[in-house]
Amino acid sequence: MANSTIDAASKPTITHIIFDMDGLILDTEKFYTEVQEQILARYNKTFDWSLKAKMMGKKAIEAARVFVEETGISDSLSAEDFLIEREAMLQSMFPTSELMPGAERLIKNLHANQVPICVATGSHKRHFELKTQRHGELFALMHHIVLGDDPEVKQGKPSPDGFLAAARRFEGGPIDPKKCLVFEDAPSGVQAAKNAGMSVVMVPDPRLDSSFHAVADQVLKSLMDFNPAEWGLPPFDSAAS
Ligand SMILES: O=P(O)(O)OC[C@H](O)CO
Ligand SMILES: [Mg+2]
Repeated sequence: MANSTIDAASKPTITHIIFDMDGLILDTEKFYTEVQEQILARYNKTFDWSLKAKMMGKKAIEAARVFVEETGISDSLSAEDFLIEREAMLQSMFPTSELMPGAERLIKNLHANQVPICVATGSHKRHFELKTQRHGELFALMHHIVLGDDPEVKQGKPSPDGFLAAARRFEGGPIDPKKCLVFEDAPSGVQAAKNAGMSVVMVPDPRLDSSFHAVADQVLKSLMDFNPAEWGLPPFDSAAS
């Protein structure tokens, strides 16, 4: 059940943390939204958050298929051509990516307290590099990074592939999924974490329908609201700063 606070006694012991990237560490979902709004406007259609919810977190080609099919434009624009067009617009936006509130504080605190952390994103390598250009120091704190085009990620979220690959690659892995806590913003990502047998804190965009909150173990408005003690994790302290 999704709660803003959590009963510490009812939770598994968490030893490892897996972060989603887009919309969770980085404020990049807005770029996809903006570009998709522009493309749909050409067809006199509106991009809304029910469609956004179906696309976010997925691998690029999987999200592209959803986009052209759900909007009924697949006869005019193929998923492949949509991606080519979207790509040209996103290229210049990604290097300006900014951190989501609370992401840096949480990542630095976990790292400073020797809690193993990693990233599992639907983003492929080229996009990952553009998005993280200004944030190399923070991402260097990750033990490893699983990308959407990783050979072990056969299917994108909600498949558990990315999160299970992430659990395998920690020191001493594979780590028991029950000991892993995932941070996610997207419905597909939250479902992927549950499909992997992991606990998940959801930090959704406020425009996302609240019916998507139910699958998560905890729902927060911002990473700033995360209380590590509720998950048996080290409190925010001087070690991080
Ligand atoms: O949210 P992520 O990091 O899995 O990325 C997924 C896509 O690249 C954007 O929705
Ligand atoms: Mg995301």
